Amino acid sequence: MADESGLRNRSHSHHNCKSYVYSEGTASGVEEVLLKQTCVPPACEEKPLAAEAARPVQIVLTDDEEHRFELDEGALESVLMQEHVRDLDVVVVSVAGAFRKGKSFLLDFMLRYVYNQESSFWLGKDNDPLTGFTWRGGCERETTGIQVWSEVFVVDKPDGSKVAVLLVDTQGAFDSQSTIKDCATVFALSTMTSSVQVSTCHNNLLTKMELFTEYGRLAMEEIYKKPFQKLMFLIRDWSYPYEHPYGLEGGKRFLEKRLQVKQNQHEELQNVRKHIHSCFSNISCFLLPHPGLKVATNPCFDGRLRDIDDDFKKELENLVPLLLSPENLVVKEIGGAKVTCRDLVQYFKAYIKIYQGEELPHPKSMLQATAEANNLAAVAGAKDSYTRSMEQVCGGDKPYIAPADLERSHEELKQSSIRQFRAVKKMGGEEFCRRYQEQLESELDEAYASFIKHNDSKNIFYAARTPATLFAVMFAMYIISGVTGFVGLNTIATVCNLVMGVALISLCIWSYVKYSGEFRELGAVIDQVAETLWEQVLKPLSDHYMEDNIRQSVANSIRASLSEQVTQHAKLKSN
Ligand SMILES: Nc1nc2c(ncn2[C@@H]2O[C@H](COP(=O)(O)OP(=O)(O)OP(=O)(O)O)[C@@H](O)[C@H]2O)c(=O)[nH]1
Ligand SMILES: [Mg+2]
Repeated sequence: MADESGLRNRSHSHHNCKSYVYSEGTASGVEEVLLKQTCVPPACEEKPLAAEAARPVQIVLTDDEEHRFELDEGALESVLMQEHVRDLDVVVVSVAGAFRKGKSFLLDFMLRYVYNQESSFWLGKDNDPLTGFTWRGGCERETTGIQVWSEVFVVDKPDGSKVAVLLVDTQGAFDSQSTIKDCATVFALSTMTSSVQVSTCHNNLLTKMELFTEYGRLAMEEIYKKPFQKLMFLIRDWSYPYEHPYGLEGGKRFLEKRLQVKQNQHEELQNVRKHIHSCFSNISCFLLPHPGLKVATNPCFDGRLRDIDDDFKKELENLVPLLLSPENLVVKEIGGAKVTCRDLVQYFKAYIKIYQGEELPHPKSMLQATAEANNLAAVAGAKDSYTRSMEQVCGGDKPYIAPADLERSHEELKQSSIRQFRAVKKMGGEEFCRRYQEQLESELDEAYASFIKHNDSKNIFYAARTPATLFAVMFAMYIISGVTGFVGLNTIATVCNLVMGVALISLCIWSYVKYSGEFRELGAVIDQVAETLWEQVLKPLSDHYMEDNIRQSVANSIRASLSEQVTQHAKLKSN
């Protein structure tokens, strides 16, 4: 599939070839053929297997007319809830910034690094086209909404822990179709959900940042920990290496200058400068040279290294490990607690909600949403451990268990699940947290109810209730119709026969449904009627009969003892 996306990239280049001046006047027919040939690269055989199946997955969709964003929960879960990663702490590396600035292009080099990390030539071969997240030349935007790479990479950190690495590509800002709010929304979503945010920009570093510094300030009041982790400003096409050299060192000096607070600056920007350091644990800046004219202007350029300037490649080799080498990976933290892939799903859901309104949300509501997602994630985690343990007790492949034992397991596991929930560090305060604890409890009870049902269905006597009821009805009707027919009450006898017929037909249908699995609704109706009959008529009747029996036997014994006393009394008297 990576090949497929590769093809897509290539086809873009084709498209460019045709629409560009080359094909019209300047290039002759032969040249055009040649150009085309160079556009179609030889198939790359040495791709790692994993790369074959992986592809970009759209998780946030945009609607250009209505300027709305929507989360594709299914797609997000298909990536983050994969069995081998969902409980790992997640590192989210996201690239955001102005459109057409090579964000997807950069991410594709990151992919190369992750896939070929062991090799010292991870940058690839000179003639391999660059594939992965779709990128292309031209002036129209390419990436919309938010995309993630379908493969979540499991990396061993030097300290022995395993983390999951998610790569995120975002829609560029300032394109012609989207509003300022659209751009800010994508940027905000990316900032809130990532642990490593690469912000590609030219010179105006600090636009859009005030939203986060204010959020950060509010969050700090509550948790005393920096709300965001790593922010890297990536300055493209840096053309003043004589002032500040390329790379991290030059970037650092450039950034220091930019973040100086001066009296004549606008107050908002002053605030951003003052607070930005307290929001991110690590802020850096990297100056990247221009990749060369072939990259920028040749419509047939498909990402081959041989077309890229050496300076650029050299800096790229420094840049990517700064973000992705195992020792530099930064796990996503929210409210001071590490976030797993499973939690991240909850955060996405919570954040997308607040960004769906007409206006950009206030930092306060961002904080509120974070606290909410924080608690929801804890609920989801706790509930998951409950369900998993209950599956061990009474899952699909386990035999029927006595209801009392099931209840005991439920009580135990419920308590440990609540303990787990309470142990997670959460934002929003005690009162807020209690609300979610209640939600957890009711969700656990709901799950328990369905476990009971499941367990009951394994009991063959329970399953026999419907046919037993129907048989009982038929038997009763048979007797009544016999008796009433005998005494001459023919109408009643006919009605009883009719009911008996209906019960018989129901029994046949029920058996067929159970056997074939078709018309299950009909089967459910019959079960329902039988259940009602059982609960309302047969059970009370039998209880009543039992009670009657008991009462009678008690009365009998009393009567017996009385009569004994009377006879003894009479005997005594006669003596
Ligand atoms: N000038 C310049 N161009 C670059 C750089 N890196 C990549 N490009 C080129 O920029 C063009 C756009 O690349 P993309 O990766 O599609 O850009 P993007 O930022 O993802 O664009 P959108 O998805 O539309 O926001 C491609 O033709 C790249 O070759 C760079 O550092 N400087
Ligand atoms: Mg892009």
